Amino acid sequence: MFVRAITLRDFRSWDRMEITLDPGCTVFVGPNGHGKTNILEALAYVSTLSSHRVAGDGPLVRSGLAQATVSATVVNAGRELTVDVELNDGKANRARINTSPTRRPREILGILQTVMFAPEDLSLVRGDPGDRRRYLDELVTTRLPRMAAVRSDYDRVLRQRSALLKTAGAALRRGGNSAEGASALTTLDVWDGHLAAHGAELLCARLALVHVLAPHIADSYRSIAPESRPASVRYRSSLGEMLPPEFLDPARVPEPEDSAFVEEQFLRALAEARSKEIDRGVSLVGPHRDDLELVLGDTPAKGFASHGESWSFALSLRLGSFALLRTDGTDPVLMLDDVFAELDRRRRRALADVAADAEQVLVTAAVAGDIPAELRARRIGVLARDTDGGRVSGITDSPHEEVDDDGVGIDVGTGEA
Ligand SMILES: Nc1ncnc2c1ncn2[C@@H]1O[C@H](COP(=O)(O)OP(=O)(O)OP(=O)(O)O)[C@@H](O)[C@H]1O
Repeated sequence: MFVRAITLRDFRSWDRMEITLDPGCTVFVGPNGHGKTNILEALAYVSTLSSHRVAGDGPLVRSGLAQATVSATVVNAGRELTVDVELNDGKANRARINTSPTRRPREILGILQTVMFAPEDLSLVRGDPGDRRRYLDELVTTRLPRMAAVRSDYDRVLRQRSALLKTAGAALRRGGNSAEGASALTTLDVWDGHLAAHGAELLCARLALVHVLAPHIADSYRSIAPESRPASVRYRSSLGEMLPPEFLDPARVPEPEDSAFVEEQFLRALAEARSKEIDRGVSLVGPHRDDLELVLGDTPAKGFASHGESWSFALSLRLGSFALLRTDGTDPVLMLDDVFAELDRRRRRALADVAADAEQVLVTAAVAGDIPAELRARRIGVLARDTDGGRVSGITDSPHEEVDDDGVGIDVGTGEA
């Protein structure tokens, strides 16, 4: 698939922007902080309804304004769809597909599939489990858009159950056998049932993903860092011993009846954890406490991998996603945000090989010289200017001017290389 056109209104540093894009490689070139990443972030938002840089939508709306819009026209196997997303500060966001309003923004998920590799991805290896859970869940949702509803139901039940754990704890501390305490426990039973039902579905979707994704990650790592120890991934579940170890083995083929079994085990784990959960007032068991373990040889990557190995692993996670989505039948749009400067020659080449073969690649760079020669296709210059309303990004006319590390302008030629 490829993005044929993108329009931004009041998104981050862009007030109005409209460009058409082609399949193949497009490089956005411009000085640091002038708005290149904001373009990729806008497309990633249409793809995942979230940003890779911030948790909430607030910072995505141009400072001082209440609404931003992003429109993308996506061509997939000859079929064209235009998606509009309206981000509203303090109000619900809205979306349209070919100008028809959707009931919920999440109905647009799956229309634009993207895989973005960005400097922030180092946190996939070095950061908290939450970063890796998000990596898995976004890929689960890209492949199975209906899982967005399961994720949202799970999060809602989790919030309500965690609030209930706090009130139940307080009621039980006031009088262990009181009617109030008994009622809190009965209500908790009901929420346990909901948590286990949605949680089992989410957990099984993640396990099924890891089963098909793990070989692609291992292959990608091998091609990027053939001299290094082999990379592998393994899911770690907070259900602990309730799940037989082979269940978490990436090689195990998932079965249709897994979900019912996991739900049963989930309920048992919740029963076992209940007094601890009430004491602490938090939900201790479920997919929100799980992790994707990244392993090099026999050693966990987190805390042990070198800087170069960590970059290779992060890149393999993204290239693994790209390869998997491709086997599903569609090339996702590959977005590479300012990453070539971070990579050594071999990793640059491995990434360039994948990118050169992708249907559409969108790249950002402060210095065009950082982009491998085979990817230097169309260049679009990005330059911000200071206005009374603050800094505003704009597309520059060709020939594009590039600013090197010392702030010196260098002519980098016209649009087509
Ligand atoms: N909500 C917002 N409103 C207005 N401007 C914003 C907003 N959010 C970010 N910006 C501005 O956007 C600019 C950063 O844009 P972006 O991250 O796209 O830069 P970049 O060109 O990719 O830089 P680099 O090469 O350093 O990655 C900054 O000037 C920042 O102040």
